[in-house]
Amino acid sequence: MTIEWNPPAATKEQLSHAELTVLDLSKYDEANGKYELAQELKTAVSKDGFWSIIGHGISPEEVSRQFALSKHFFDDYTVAEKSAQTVDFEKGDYFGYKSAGVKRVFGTQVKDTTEVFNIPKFNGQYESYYKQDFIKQHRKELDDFSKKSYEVGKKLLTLFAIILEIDEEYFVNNHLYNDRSDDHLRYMKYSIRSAEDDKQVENIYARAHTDFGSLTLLFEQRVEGLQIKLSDGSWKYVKPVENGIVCNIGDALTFWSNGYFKSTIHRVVRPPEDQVSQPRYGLFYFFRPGDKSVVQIVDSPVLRSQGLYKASEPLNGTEYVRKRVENYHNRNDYPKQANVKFKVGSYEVVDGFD
Ligand SMILES: O=C(O)CCC(=O)C(=O)O
Ligand SMILES: [Fe+2]
Repeated sequence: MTIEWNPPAATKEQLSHAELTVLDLSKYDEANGKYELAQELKTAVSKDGFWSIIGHGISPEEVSRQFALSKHFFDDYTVAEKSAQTVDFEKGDYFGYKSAGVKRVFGTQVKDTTEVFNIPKFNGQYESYYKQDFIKQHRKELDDFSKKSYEVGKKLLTLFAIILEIDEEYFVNNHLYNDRSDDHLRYMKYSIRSAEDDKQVENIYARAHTDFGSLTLLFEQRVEGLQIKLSDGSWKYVKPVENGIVCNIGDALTFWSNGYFKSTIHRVVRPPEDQVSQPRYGLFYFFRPGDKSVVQIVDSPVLRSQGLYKASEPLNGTEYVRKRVENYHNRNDYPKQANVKFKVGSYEVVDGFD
């Protein structure tokens, strides 16, 4: 069987895009490089919550190969094979496969179209999760790509600490590859849905949300549809950057920084007409605080000068993440809701946005 990837062609539609910072991460190891990068990243993390990186060291071939593997997994295996390990949202467990059509959207009869495959870290602690034959067949490549993605994010975690003028390793130490956490490499597929069905759910492919964890890496997505909500309330498309990775902050980093780092609201809408008749495959790496992570407002001179520092109750990373996943997914639908709040320890989580 050939495992191939033909990258989708760019849309010709004129979309209204957000103006996001593009960081060249190849500067990181130069003298002063990481301090310059931290300076460049500062506005992006405190305002947009999204930015892009190039020069990250993962080759276009490696990324294309992962898209090929993702397509191979979703399209060449049966649902039974893919379901050898499924996500268990009731326990807040996020690893494994979720099939399409298991949830209704916005109280309509229209079903969700997303297949998701969340692959845990290859640090020797998740052997029981690698049940799919696909993982057994391609383990070495998955392991390499997971670790390379982690190394890219690790640099960003260091930059966040530099921005806050705290111990440079602070966030890295809260996200070690060898520690247990719900970090995962994710393959995703949004299948084609009819225009009539899309209309019933207001053209929403993924409802407005903030990410649960600390940091998300979204590998180059040529099928547009991802939008972020700016502070003036407008929605703007996120432009794919050639060989780039779009990055965004998740809620946990917002808690650590008491709002200084923004977990920006985003959603996915029906792609432009010249891209809508193909499935939309996605490739991501999600960082999440884990068993040894202590989520607590960090004592930073920057936060103090902004009046954002206060003593806060420590929260265990895994405990927070599990509760969040359970709250979001453990139901039969993705409801339309705005400003629904729930509490984990002393942190208030807002779930559901317009
Ligand atoms: O598919 C995308 O472009 C974004 C997906 C997303 O926001 C998520 O899975 O958290
Ligand atoms: Fe997201």
